Amino acid sequence: MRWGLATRLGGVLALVSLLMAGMTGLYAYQVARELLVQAAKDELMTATQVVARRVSDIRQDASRDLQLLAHYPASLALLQGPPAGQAAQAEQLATLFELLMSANPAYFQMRLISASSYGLERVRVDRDGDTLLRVQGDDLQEKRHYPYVSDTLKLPAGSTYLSRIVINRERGAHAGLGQPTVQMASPVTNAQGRALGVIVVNLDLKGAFTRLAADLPAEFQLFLANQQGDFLIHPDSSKTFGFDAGRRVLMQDEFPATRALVDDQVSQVVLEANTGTHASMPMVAAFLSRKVKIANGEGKIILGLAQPRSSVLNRSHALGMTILQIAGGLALTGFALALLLARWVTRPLNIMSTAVARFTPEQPIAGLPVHRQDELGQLARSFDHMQLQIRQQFTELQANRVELEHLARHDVLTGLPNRRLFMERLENALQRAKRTQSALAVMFIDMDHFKKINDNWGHDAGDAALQWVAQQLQANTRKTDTVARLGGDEFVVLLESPVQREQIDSVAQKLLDAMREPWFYDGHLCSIGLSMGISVYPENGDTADALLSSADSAMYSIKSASRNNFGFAPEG
Ligand SMILES: Nc1nc2c(ncn2[C@@H]2O[C@H](COP(=O)(O)OP(=O)(O)OP(=O)(O)O)[C@@H](O)[C@H]2O)c(=O)[nH]1
Repeated sequence: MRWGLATRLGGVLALVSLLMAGMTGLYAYQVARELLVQAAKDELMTATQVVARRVSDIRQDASRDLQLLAHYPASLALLQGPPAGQAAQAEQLATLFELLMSANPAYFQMRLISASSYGLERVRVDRDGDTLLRVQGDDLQEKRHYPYVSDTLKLPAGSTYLSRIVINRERGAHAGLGQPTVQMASPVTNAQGRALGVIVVNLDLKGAFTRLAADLPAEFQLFLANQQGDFLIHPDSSKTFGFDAGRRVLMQDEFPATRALVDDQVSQVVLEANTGTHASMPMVAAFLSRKVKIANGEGKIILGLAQPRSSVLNRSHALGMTILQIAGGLALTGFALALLLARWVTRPLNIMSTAVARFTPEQPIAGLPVHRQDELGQLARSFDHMQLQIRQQFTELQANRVELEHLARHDVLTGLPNRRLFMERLENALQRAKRTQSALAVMFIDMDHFKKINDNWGHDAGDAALQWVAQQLQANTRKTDTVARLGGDEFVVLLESPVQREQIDSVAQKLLDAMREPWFYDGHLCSIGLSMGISVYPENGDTADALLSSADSAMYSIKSASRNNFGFAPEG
């Protein structure tokens, strides 16, 4: 297979464009993926901040409700007097509890607990499944020993107690039993500022976070940890409240980057988890810590949202396909452009190549792009110039060849055919004569006393005499006859188809007569005589050499006998 310049150039350019488009596409794809992951981290952090704000809102709402209830007249009335005869106030407060719990699904339980009677629950409403349950009579329990009661009673009016996040293990807690919860409480004080009891709200932590998570995209996972990093909420519930079961399941073990949060070095962190349990499914996550005032000091919760990296990068697949299509399109465009460019470059080259291949001196190269102003135009002009020179030289060579050919067959001095051409013509004439059974005659002519002319008037006079004799011989023979100079002062005449010997005589005589015409050289009259020997085919031989030799012999016979005369070779 022959790879043309266009194919190779097109191939190289297409490869380069494919490589460049591919590399650009790959780079864009990788950058896009990194941007997507970064955007996901930012989005997760924003969502985590929103969740943290909503958690804070829930706490503040509960705090407001507690203040409202602590100042509700029925609350104080219930705590000041004996239980008997307070059914109406209890009913009022319970109804209020129920209204608030209906409005706020995060409330597990609401209670009014007396400071006296070992912290006896005076009014209590529990959430039990989908219903609200009023707990009364003997089911009311003494709670004085719980910190949310004892500690709250020590607080000034208007304060709110916030417990640590714990698993609710209080007996008969209905829906809240065994669930992570936070107790919030406010003291109910009399006019003297003495706390007579507390209003307590148990917050359903898991439910609250489940509702918060419901507003987030499905692939988001929610994490909550305490200030030590113990998981309180985790998609895998077996990892929560490990300390409650005598083991620690720590956030910083699963997400090492969150150690900085536990150690209070930073307040928020975004991370990628791809080791340990996340080795098979790497995650992108955002965590933040929030300080909260809790009983006995300050605490901290750590909130986090995570999503699988694959779900983030899913979006990049479509982008990848688009980039692939763009890269493919660019590569194809590059290929097409490369082919066009290659054709644009090689077309004039092909035109020139074809034109040059067809070049002959007779047919000049046409269609060369000589008007182009680029390198190809320069090349075309060089070709054009070259062909001009070649044609000139060829014409000269041709002329030289014609001249050489003429010289090879003609006598330079007289312009007559030389011995070589004469012999060729004699051979041809013989063949024709043999075919047509016709006759021919060869006249061998030698000038008489030619040497004297040279000797008397010089070599130029001899040359002029030779030329004059040649003219006279030609002038007195037919065009079809051949007059040649064999050399020196020897001439031959070939007479084709002489019908009879008389006709040959007549020509011979005519030639002798022609020599009698006066010829002057340098003002001197010179007389020239000829001795002629004549051979005839077929009588004197059937070859050129034989006929010439016979004629030569006949000429010598004449020369020795008489000169300025002619005679026929004897028939042999
Ligand atoms: N000027 C001139 N002389 C030539 C040329 N070729 C031969 N010759 C001379 O021609 C002469 C030929 O002499 P010959 O034919 O032997 O003698 P001739 O004087 O003709 O005597 P005969 O033939 O016996 O009559 C010589 O002197 C040659 O030098 C030529 O081309 N030019």
